[in-house]
Amino acid sequence: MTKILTTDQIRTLDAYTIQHEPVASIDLMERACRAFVEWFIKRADTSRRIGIVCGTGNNGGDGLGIARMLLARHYTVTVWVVEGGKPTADFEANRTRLLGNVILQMIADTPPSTIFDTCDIVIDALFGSGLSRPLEGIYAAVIERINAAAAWRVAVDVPSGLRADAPSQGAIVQAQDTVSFQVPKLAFFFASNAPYVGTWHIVDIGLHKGLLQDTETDHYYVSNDDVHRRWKPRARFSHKGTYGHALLVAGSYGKTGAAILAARALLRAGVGLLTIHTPVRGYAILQQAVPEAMVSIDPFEEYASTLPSSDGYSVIGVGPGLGQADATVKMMRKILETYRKPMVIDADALNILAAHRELLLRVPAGSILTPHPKEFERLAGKTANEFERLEKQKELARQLKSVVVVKGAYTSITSPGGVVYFNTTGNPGMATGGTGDVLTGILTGLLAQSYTSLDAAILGVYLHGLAGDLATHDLGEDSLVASDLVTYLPAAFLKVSGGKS
Ligand SMILES: NC(=O)C1=CN([C@@H]2O[C@H](COP(=O)(O)OP(=O)(O)OC[C@H]3O[C@@H](n4cnc5c(N)ncnc54)[C@H](OP(=O)(O)O)[C@@H]3O)[C@@H](O)[C@H]2O)[C@@H](O)CC1
Ligand SMILES: Nc1ncnc2c1ncn2[C@@H]1O[C@H](COP(=O)(O)OP(=O)(O)O)[C@@H](O)[C@H]1O
Ligand SMILES: [K+]
Repeated sequence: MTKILTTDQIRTLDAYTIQHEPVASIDLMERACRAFVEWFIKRADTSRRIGIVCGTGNNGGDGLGIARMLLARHYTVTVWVVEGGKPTADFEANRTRLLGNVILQMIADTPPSTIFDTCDIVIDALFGSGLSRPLEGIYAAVIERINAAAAWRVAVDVPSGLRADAPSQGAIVQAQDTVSFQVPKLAFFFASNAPYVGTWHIVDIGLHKGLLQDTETDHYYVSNDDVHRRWKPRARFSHKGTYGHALLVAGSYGKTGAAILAARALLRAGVGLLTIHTPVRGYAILQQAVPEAMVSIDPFEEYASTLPSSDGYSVIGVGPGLGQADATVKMMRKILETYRKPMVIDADALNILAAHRELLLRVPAGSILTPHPKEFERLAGKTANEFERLEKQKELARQLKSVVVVKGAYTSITSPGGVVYFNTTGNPGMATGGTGDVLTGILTGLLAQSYTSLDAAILGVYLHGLAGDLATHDLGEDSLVASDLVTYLPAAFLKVSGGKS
């Protein structure tokens, strides 16, 4: 698992590295600059005219060091320094090292609108993790110019003005790329910050490995290695009983497609046996569309009302295309009163819980809830920003002793212990109807196979996004449909298992 650390934790790591490696502070800054430059020169050749905008803190010190290294590699570089703050020692040291190489352009007043017209690339080294209040005045004026520039905007460590672990206000640089040191910052994972962060990249600056390992955090992001470790190969003498019997309660008149998508994904996720409970109208369609599944037929024509018995199923997946008819609410109540094994709860099943809050507390421990942000808001209430939403998500997971998955570009998975795992696979091609139903199927399928609910969520969400990425590679984002995720799920399993699936 890769850690996401707070600014304070990074500062501690920084100081510890300086003391225990030991390494001089200016040499650590030199490493950070070199890591940035190595990233940068792979993406920009020496014909590009570069502007570097520096503050007078250590982020500005990085900017000066980067300028020296790029000049040594024969790039054309203009360096601006915004006057105001008290320069740090390492900023001063890098200013001295730069003497004779380039004349620093000082900015003391609102710059002309043409200031960056001669730049193909603007490197933002105004403020980094030391930001202590919203940017205003001269800083806001410079940022306005940076954001208006036609140049490629690259931020050093964090876009200036963005707070790494709290909501931001004031002027903020809109970077297209952010090259961040050592670990990603929490703010990078929130949709509202995407216009500032652009695409983020992590470069290793060699902070103390031992302390990095020992530093505790509630926030991680998931890599291929993490899911590979969680994936379980099938045993030689296993049989269908080994892989569980899932009950999928999904579909209503006009929404049988949701049940089909979830059922197909469930089967491709490796479940042993699948029964789909569906109203009469769905019966013939499901038998044809998903021949591998058994169908339990509700007495009602158009929506589900009565579950015969939930005994004998290892897991229930409920919600896709379910509707919220009164009879369906009654059925949900019955399920929650009698069934004590983990469930996967999605879509209308979540909306029913939100509208009948007494049911929420009956969710069996170890379940997985998969709201999108709107469904989450219905469940947990409005929040002012995504930091607050994340706290509510942790609270809900703790309260229900279940895993809460809030879906989006970086889907967040919260354990009952309050640990958050951000998923990194997936793409905007998946922003289309039915992809959530596929996720419900995958998670139900994994839970049936006795993965823990946390492992099922981490592995399932990753596989779902990876199937989307593999599909997009062949089909493009625009044309991706939810069924493609099912088609590419086998390839995603092969990739995660290292070809062993
Ligand atoms: N381990 C690592 O990751 C390494 C990190 N390194 C680099 O160091 C960067 C952090 O540097 P930093 O701590 O000097 O902070 P930085 O952001 O440059 O500026 C702070 C100055 O700005 C001021 N100030 C703040 N807000 C303000 C406002 N709104 N308006 C006006 N002023 C404001 C603040 O003043 P104060 O709050 O004290 O009043 C202070 O003077 C980090 O992002 C990375 O680039 C590498 O070099 C080495 C290894
Ligand atoms: N921009 C994106 N990047 C990555 N994944 C995305 C993006 N947009 C949507 N997704 C994924 O697609 C799925 C959409 O689910 P949901 O909103 O429930 O759709 P539906 O209800 O139509 O099935 C989620 O798993 C979400 O993480
Ligand atoms: K910056």
